[in-house]
Amino acid sequence: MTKAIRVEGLSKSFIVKHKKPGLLQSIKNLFHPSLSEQIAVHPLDFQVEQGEILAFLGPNGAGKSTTIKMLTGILHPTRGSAEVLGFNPWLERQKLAFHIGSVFGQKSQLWYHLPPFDTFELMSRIYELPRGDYRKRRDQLIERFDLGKILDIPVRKLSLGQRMRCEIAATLLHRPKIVFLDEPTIGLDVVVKQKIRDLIKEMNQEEGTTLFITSHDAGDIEQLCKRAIVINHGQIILDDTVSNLKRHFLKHKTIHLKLQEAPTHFHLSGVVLVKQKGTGLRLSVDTSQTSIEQVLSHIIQNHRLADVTIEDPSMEEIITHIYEKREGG
Ligand SMILES: Nc1ncnc2c1ncn2[C@@H]1O[C@H](COP(=O)(O)OP(=O)(O)OP(=O)(O)O)[C@@H](O)[C@H]1O
Repeated sequence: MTKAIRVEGLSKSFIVKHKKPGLLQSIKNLFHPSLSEQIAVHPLDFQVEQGEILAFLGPNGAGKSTTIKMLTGILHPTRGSAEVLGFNPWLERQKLAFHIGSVFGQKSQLWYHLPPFDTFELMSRIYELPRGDYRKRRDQLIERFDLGKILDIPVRKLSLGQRMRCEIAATLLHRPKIVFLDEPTIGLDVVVKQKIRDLIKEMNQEEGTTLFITSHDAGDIEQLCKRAIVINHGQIILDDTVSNLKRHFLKHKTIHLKLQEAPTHFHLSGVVLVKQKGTGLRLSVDTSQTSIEQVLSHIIQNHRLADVTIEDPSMEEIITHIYEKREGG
């Protein structure tokens, strides 16, 4: 079976112009520009199976977008090769476009002043979909994504969650075999996030769509993906199953508590009291020892709770732990 994505030695450098401040420097720069090479992506090697859901992770500036741009044919690499569904993305970009889709949480592909219905019509023309097939697919997606009541409202008037449902539906109109999702749940509240994750999961299970997901949200990764590639400074530092990632690097969660009275002491195994200021407490929980549920029920039984928030480790913390574990063998 052909791989969905095959990447060998793929790298990208940018030539960056530097300019010192001042008019004289601007004129000098015009004739003798000061240039340097910036390596955004070092040679990468990886493969993605058809139907796989891959988390492609890394902190800001790690090289995720640059890699996606090369895989979708927007950027030519400096070196190396890639095959996406058997196509060379940058040499066969147009052909590839008929088989892939992309969703950017921070950038809409819907026409801002038009209702989603009109964008769907335009997309059907762009992808040259036969009218009968298009109508059938459109109606199926309208039902699945529950878009009936928002189809004729201009996109600018939709909530972020409504817009994301339309974005994903629009991407699926031409039945892409691979979908690149860049921060699909960014800015959404907990309930809408869950809805979007469920829809993404269904898209994979029912249509076998290969998904390439970047996200800073550990919940997206835990709930959606089986495998994760972590990159930092343009290099792969981890390629492993999400269950291993969870076991080794996502096991610490932070709980912020506001109690009604300041506690005199706090003790629970697997939980470290990181900071206490009056009635406010910050706890670090090792979820391999104690579940969040156990911690919360202990708190409710022994204290009067005013407020609680639970935080996943940041991408930066995960990266630090990966390096620490590597150095420790
Ligand atoms: N057009 C460009 N010209 C010069 N440098 C660039 C260009 N695009 C990206 N870079 C640099 O390449 C590196 C990788 O950037 P990239 O946008 O791929 O990171 P990212 O992992 O997607 O980050 P983020 O999570 O912030 O989107 C960064 O140092 C960035 O400054």
